[in-house]
Amino acid sequence: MIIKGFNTFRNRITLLTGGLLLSLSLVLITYLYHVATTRLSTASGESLVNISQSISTMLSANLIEREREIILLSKRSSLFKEQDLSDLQEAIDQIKDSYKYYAWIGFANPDGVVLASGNGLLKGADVSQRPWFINGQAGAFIGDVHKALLLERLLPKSQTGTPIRFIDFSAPVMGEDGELKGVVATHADWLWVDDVLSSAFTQVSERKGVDIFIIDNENNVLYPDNDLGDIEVPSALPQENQFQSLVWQDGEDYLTSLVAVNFPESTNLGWKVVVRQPTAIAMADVKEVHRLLLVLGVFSTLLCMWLAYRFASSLSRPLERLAKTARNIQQGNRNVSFQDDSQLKEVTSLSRSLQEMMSSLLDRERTLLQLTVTLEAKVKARTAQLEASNRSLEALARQDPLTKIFNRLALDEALLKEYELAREHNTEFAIIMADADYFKKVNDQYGHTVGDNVLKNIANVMKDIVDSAGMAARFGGEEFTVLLPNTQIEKAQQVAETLREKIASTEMDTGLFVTASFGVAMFKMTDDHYEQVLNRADAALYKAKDRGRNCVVVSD
Ligand SMILES: Nc1nc2c(ncn2[C@@H]2O[C@H](COP(=O)(O)OP(=O)(O)OP(=O)(O)O)[C@@H](O)[C@H]2O)c(=O)[nH]1
Repeated sequence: MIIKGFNTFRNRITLLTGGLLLSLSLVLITYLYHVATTRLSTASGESLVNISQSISTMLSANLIEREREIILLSKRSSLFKEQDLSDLQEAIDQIKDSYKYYAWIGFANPDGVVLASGNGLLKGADVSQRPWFINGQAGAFIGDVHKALLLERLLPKSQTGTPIRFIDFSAPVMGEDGELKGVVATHADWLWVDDVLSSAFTQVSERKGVDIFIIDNENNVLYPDNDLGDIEVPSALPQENQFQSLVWQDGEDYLTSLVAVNFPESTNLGWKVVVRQPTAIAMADVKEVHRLLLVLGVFSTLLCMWLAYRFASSLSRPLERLAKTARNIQQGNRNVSFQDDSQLKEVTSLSRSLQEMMSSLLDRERTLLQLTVTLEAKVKARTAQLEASNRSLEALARQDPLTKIFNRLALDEALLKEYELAREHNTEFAIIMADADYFKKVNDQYGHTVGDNVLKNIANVMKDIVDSAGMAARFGGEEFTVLLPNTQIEKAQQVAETLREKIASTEMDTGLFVTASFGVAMFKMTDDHYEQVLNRADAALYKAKDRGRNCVVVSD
């Protein structure tokens, strides 16, 4: 089934070209969507990796620096004499003053007894069981983060109230003879990590929702302090220098990166810097690009359809113009022509063909019109001729050929009409029957031609006398009839007398006079047929003959 409105050239071209353009733009937009999504996601993840790497680098540099300081102190300590520890004490004080996060610096002899320390803290204390002393005898050592034990009571409380934690750096002090003279150590306050990270935080402060964690080799959170013990990192963390989207303890999805901290060669504590950012924020740029692509998609759709419509219109408009012209011509408008201004060769050709066809058809139409007019005129003239012929034929059919007055047929028709009129409207009419007297003798004596002339003259007399008062007709042979409508008996008798006198006094042929006898009868309402009136008039005529002729007898 064809959808209504789809079966136009313009709409089909629009849908076809629009569909093609739209498909192309959708493919392009889908490609851009995937490329943008991949690249922006990668960029967000790599940005987190970069932050992790920069923090890792700073931490690593700081650890190396602290280790270098303790090694330098150990070398310098080898010069002191056990009897005089003033040089060592001076060196310890200098180092402690050089770095504010050194909570404690001290020197313990091979027995683990503290001989010298900053501010004299723990002087004389036995540290032989502390990991930094045990490990520090063999070489440079970095001890993992731990709570303060002996120093907890000796140092001022932290402002945040969290327990003081240290990271230990220690190194052996060797004499010139290669014998162990003791171990030097520093306890750096873990707060130094805040200092290390502050610069990194400054850089990432614009990145909303970014959290930084430092975890040990068992994935315990070392930093931040405030969240110690509260936050756990996901068990499946990204690979080294990688990022991935992970669901954390709070059920939120975070883009998470992981970078290992480079430790000095002496000790690798296996720390890692983990940076996370809520995926919703990290992917905000991606969403923005998606929104832009959506707008671009809508815009390109509208543009494609508009371009397609313009293209389809440019194709269909010339055809629609031709169709409109054809409709105009069909409706009778002859003052139009098929325009020939299209740039399409096929349309131009069609337009010319239609124009030529129209000219040819109009020529034929004009010819046909002229023929029709001529034919109509001929038919009209012929019809008029026929009507005239019919009229004269009708007249001839009702005319007596000899006397040229009405014949029996005309008399019968007139009588019938008058009879019906009289019956319907109670009117009167009279009939006069006339018959030439001794007419056989005329024929016999003068010949038929004279006889005919006599009959013609009698007819003329009757026609002249009756005139408009009625109708004179030849009844047959030498017998005549007069019909007098609306005439009373007296008047009818008077007309009969006038006729008798005029006939008798008229010279019918040279020296020839004839007479005629008359019978007069009136219509009666009791008559069933007009012939009854004729019969009565005829009967009266016979009476006139019997009475000697040349007289008028009126019927009862
Ligand atoms: N010349 C001529 N004669 C006719 C015509 N029609 C009839 N006749 C003649 O009219 C005559 C009529 O004669 P009849 O019927 O005997 O009557 P009549 O001689 O007139 O005698 P009455 O009527 O008794 O007076 C006949 O001789 C007919 O031949 C006609 O058209 N022309």
